[in-house]
Amino acid sequence: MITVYNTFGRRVEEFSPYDPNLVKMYVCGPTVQDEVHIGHGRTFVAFDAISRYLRLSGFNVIRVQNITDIDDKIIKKAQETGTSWEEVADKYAKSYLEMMERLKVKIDLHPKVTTHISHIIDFIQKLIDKGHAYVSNGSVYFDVDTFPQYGELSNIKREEWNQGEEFLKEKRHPYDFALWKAYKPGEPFWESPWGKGRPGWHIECSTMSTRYLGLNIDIHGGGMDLVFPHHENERAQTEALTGNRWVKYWMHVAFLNIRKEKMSKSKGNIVPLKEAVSKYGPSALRYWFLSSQYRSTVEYSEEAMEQSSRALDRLRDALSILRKIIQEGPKHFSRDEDIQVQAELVQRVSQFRTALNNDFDTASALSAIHEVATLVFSKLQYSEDALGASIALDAFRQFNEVFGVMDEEFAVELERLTRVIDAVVEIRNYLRKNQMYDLSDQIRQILAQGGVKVLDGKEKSTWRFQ
Ligand SMILES: Nc1ncnc2c1ncn2[C@@H]1O[C@H](COP(=O)(O)OP(=O)(O)OP(=O)(O)O)[C@@H](O)[C@H]1O
Ligand SMILES: [Zn+2]
Repeated sequence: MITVYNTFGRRVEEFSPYDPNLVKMYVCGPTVQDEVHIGHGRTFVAFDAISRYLRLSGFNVIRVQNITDIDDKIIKKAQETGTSWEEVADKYAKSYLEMMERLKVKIDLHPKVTTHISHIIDFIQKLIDKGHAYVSNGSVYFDVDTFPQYGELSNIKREEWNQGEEFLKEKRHPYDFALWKAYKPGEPFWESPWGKGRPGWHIECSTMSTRYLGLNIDIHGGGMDLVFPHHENERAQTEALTGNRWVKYWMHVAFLNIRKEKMSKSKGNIVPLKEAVSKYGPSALRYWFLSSQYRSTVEYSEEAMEQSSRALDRLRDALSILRKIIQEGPKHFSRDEDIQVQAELVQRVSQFRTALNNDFDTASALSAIHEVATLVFSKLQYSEDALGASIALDAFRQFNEVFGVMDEEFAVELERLTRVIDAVVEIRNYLRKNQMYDLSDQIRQILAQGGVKVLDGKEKSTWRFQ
């Protein structure tokens, strides 16, 4: 059973998606006014590991993550640098996508705000029609008092929050927030039923997530800073419109700090992902991100990064010992001491899974894998027990499925394995051609036991992993 800490209600719950086979995930993506930094990297990689673990546990996962390509910060950056807002957004969106690719973060869809304006307008209009929003001076505001559940997610009372002094006169209550912002000279705009303007920030996520993932999503996530006001407002907009519960699990990643402060573009204390990836490599960086549980704050330092690189090397060394043992094949039957090590290894694998089942605790999962490595160095290396080595190798394979830090190592192994299976299937083709069906059947059965399915064609046979 997988358990998840739900920000909504602030408790650990059993994970059970709306559809038992499919997990729908929406993560708030970056505002592209500057280079993405390792703080973003931490949040996006954390959700990547969560998706990977859910896949390993048998779920299908689809992840949507928006790109905020129009916003006050982007307009400001364009004004400061004498370029257009489109150029600013385009440049940093490209760089962000490149980084997600380098970091092997799998995101199925990356919708941008500016290509969804008409859907956003539609969403706002429906809120107005239902009496949850009002037009004032060319802007549209959400009427917070029409959604009594407001504040339930963040535990913040509406009276404590004034969302923007600037527009106080236009709003019915200080805590109402903008869905549509009236045009100001020099700013980009789109036509709307309320005049020229542009969307507010929160409405984009409600619109794009419902458009692509439907009216219910299982996981909605982002950094801790998004709980209020962003997610509180998103929830109000969406549930006011649909009248139903929207998100099942609200998940928030703690900050990546630098010198004890949140790393942030606006604070000017960022380490760009680009720089970190080229300095340490994507694997060491992912390793470091995942070496803490996603809900604990992490402090960036070069030493911590170097330590992560060394720890990853330790796992690589263990893997290469395992490969050698397996390649050389079984040398002897399992002895008592081998059986004991095998049992210990199996226990570590189960600790690894238990840790991840427990609110995706990658830190404890990592400890379990290092204990596997310790057994490789202290026992398997000398005993050369091929069965023990296979159990350990499987532990590393599961580890890599979630952490994604040893793809290169496993790619080499897969290539070798593929060549061997190709050769066996080729020999079987020869046997079938010569009507030696007993033998060819036997080979098919043996391959099936090893997880390889042979597909017999008229002329020749092919194969695939089961
Ligand atoms: N230092 C950080 N640690 C963890 N997550 C972060 C950090 N900074 C931003 N995020 C997360 O990255 C996602 C994209 O954020 P966005 O670009 O809107 O960030 P932001 O908070 O405005 O960034 P910045 O403060 O750098 O301008 C959000 O989910 C946000 O919570
Ligand atoms: Zn959002």
